Amino acid sequence: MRLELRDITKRFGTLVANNRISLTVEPGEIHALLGENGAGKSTLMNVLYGLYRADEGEILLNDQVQHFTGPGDAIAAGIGMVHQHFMLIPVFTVAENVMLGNEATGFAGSLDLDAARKRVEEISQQFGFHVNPDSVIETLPVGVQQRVEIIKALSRDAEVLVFDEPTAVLTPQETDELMGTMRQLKEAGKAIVFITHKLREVRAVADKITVIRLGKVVGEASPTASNQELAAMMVGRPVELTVRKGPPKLGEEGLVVQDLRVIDALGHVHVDDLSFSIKRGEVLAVAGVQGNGQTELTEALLGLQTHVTGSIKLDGHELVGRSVRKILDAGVGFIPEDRQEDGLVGNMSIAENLMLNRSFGEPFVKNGNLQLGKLDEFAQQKLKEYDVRAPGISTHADNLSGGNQQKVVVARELSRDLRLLVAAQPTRGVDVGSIEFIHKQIIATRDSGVPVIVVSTELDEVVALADRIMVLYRGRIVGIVPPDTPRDVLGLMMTGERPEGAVA
Ligand SMILES: Nc1ncnc2c1ncn2[C@@H]1O[C@H](COP(=O)(O)OP(=O)(O)OP(=O)(O)O)[C@@H](O)[C@H]1O
Repeated sequence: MRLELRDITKRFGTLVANNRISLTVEPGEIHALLGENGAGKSTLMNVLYGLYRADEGEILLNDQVQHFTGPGDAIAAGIGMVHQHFMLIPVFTVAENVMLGNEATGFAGSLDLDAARKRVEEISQQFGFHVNPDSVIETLPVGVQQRVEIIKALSRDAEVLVFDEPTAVLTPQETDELMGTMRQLKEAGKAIVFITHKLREVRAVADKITVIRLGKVVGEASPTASNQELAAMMVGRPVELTVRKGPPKLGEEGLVVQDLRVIDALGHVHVDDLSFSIKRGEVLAVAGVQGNGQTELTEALLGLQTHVTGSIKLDGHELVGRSVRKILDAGVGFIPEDRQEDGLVGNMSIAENLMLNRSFGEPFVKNGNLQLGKLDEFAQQKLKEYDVRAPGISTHADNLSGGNQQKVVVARELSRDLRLLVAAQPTRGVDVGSIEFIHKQIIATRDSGVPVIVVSTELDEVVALADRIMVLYRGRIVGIVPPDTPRDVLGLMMTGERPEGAVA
């Protein structure tokens, strides 16, 4: 099916999120949509999916104008969305999820579990997905859960498939598999829209690239364009894609972790006897496939885990057993993995969000009174410095694009007086221009003499920022190695193998 978006305009108040955007995707084509944070990509896809009504413009499928009043209409017309945050019910099986997904539109025999099971098997076989219809979603790795999302869309006969930053939560191997799946779907004649910030992926699979900036199409690029060219087109200026950093000026040991163990309420061990230290002025980057204890480690550092034994000393002071409030007050900056859950309060303004995590609102609260002028001035400055694209400082965090939300969290944490920075996936969903900026800020924090721990599933990021790399596997340290360790060795370590010479 051929998709055409014609002169789509969508406004939020005075903000023009989409300004006469036109785009055509042919069957059997992967069309990448590139754009910096807040460029308007998700808004455009929400219009296509019937979640937003365009103020102007038309959606055409095989040259027929469509009038969607909600996602149900879009799905019935053959549009499928593969969301970044999966819309699956974790305790249900694959077939049950597929059956529920079809409840609204109904393929023959909807609410018929056997039919759903058969459909999963058919699709799974056609595309070599290896998905068992009776597996319970929460027991499946993230990459397989995503395949279930794709199966769900295909079971509703989707001919146009939209992938909105689909690799953000995937491991490098899962990402490669997804690229393969996208090529197969293309061979099967599907029209595919692919939204991502990762230039390597665009160049690997896209047939066509459209770049949007500030709500407008700024041009088309060829998949043979270099990363540099694509990056410059996205953000409208040359971008440094490599992190520049001098050798670390190491001070005393700032963070010393000894025999750290974190278990959950069910007794599962997530962090198993970890011992390591980070000097002042040093970045220790933690590499590993998601789910190998990284989340629990960062949460333990912040006092967010309950069953913790061992010791975490910051400048000689014990943090284990202290409250989150006390740990923040001790100067621990935290960029959490899930910004929506742990980083921001959605229905609070940017300015209010920038004030969080400070002891008694310092320095914006004096004698119990909020100094609004001071806060506003600070917020304006951060908005500008971090290039947060928003109508203003009173915009609610919920109404920011994903990348801009991340910038607000980073701006807040790095502007506090820090003695340790814990950064988990600091640039997830952030565009190349802002990655450059955030990386510079993290290095500046290190160079100011703060110990930094960065957790990232992006090997490129780990290698770029690290003074040392610590690889975790099943909650244990596989090794601590220098940043020039070859990628394939790091990849192997991420599966639990220890190369010769690695410090355990
Ligand atoms: N519901 C909303 N209300 C008000 N403004 C919104 C709303 N949704 C999006 N915006 C604004 O519209 C603009 C486009 O946002 P959109 O989410 O489409 O960007 P994006 O290109 O998908 O960015 P990212 O790469 O960061 O996800 C942004 O300035 C955003 O703040």
